[in-house]
Amino acid sequence: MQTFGAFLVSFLAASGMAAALPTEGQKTASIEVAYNKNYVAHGPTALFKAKRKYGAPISDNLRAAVAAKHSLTKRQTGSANTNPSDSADDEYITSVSIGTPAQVLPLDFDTGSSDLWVFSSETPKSSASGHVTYSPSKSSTAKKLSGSTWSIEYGDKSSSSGDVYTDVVTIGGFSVKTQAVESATKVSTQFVQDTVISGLVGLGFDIGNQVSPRPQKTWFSNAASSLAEPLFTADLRHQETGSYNFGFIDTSLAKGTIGYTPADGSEGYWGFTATGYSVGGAQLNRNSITGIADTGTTLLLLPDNIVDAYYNNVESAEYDDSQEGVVFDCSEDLPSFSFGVGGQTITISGDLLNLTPIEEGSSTCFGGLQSSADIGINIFGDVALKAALVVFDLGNERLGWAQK
Ligand SMILES: C[C@@H](SC(=N)N)c1ccc(Cl)cc1
Repeated sequence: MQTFGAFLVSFLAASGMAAALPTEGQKTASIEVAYNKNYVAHGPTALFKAKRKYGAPISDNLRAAVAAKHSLTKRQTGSANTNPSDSADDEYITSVSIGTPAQVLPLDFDTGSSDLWVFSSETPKSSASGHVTYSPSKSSTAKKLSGSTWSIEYGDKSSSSGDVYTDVVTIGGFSVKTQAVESATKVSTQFVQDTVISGLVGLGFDIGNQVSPRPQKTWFSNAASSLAEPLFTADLRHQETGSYNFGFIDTSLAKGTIGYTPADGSEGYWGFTATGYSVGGAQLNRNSITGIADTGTTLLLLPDNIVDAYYNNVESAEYDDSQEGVVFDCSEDLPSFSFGVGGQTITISGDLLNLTPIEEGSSTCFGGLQSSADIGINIFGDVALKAALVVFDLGNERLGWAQK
C-alpha cells in the first residue's frame, strides 16, 4: 500500500515533474512547475476566457479580436454576439460588416432560408426609412453580379426582391471575400415596419437560394472550407446576449452532452426528427416529430395533438381567434415541454413557453407553443432553440443538441 507521498512522487515522475519526497510523517510536498517558453500570451484571449468562465458579458470587439487571432493561426473561426430584438424575443439581431470600408448592418440570421439580402441604397426611400442600408457605390470591393436577380417569399407571407452584388462580408471576425449580397429594390410591409433589422443572413442549405439565373452560395457555405470545422452553433438566449460561433463548438455554453442526429438539407432547411416528447417532466413518449431547426421563426410549431396535450395542463388556456393562437392567464405557472433528439432530452422551461402579453399591460399571454397544422412542417423555432446549444454541422450533415 503506497503512502500518499510515494504515490505523489510516482505520479509526478510519470508526468515528468520533479518532486521532493516528504520525509516520513511530513505533511507537505513541493514540485517544480515548468515554464512553457513556447506559449505566446494573447491578452484578449485571456480576457475572453476569464469573462466566459465567470459569465461576464463579452463585447463584439473582444469576440472579433479573439476570432481574428485564431484566424491568423490558421484555425479559422468566427464568433458574433446576437441579441433579442424585443421583450418577446421575436427575432435575434447580429451585426454584419459588408464592403470596404465596412458598412455594419443589423441582420437576422435565419437557418430556415438561404439568401443574404439587405436594405440598400436601391431600396425605395419610403421603404428604407428607419433602416440602416448598404450602399454598394460606397464600397471599393463591391461588384455588380450582372444579370442576376432574386425574389423570396417567407412562410409568414413577407417578401423581398432585387438585384445582386458581390462584396466582402465579415461576421464575428471571419471574412468571406466574395459573398453574394442581395440588394433589395422591393420589400413587403412586414420588413418596412421591422426597423430593428436591415435584412437576413440565410444559414440554410445552398439548394434553397433564390438568385436567378445562377443560385448563389450562403455565407456559411462559402466560409465552411476555410473554417477550423465546417459547422456553426446557435446559442440564443431569453432577454440576454447569445452568440453564433463559426468553426468551433464552445461546450461551456451548455450544461448537457451534445446529442447528434442526421440533418436533411434536401428542402434547404435543417430538417431532423425528434424521437418523442413529454409535458411537465414526465417520461418521453415515442411519438417521433419531423421538423426543422429554424432560428428565423419565433415560435415552436407542432401538430395539434401535441399542442392539445400540452395546454390540457394549463387551466386558463383557450384558442383566441383574434390572436390566431392559444392564450392563457399570464399568472399561470406553465409546465415544461421536453423533446428527445440524438439520445438527449431537451427541456423547455415553462417560463420560456410564455411568450408575451397579447398587448402591453394585458393579463392575457400568448403561448410560445402553437399549432403547425396550417403550415405543413413542424418548426423548432427560437422558443425551442433557446433551451439548447444547437450545432449545425454541415460537414457531417447532422444537428447537435445540448441542454443549456
Ligand atoms: C421556414 C420558415 S420561414 C424562415 N425561417 N425563413 C417558415 C416556413 C413556413 C411557415 Cl408557414 C412559417 C415559417
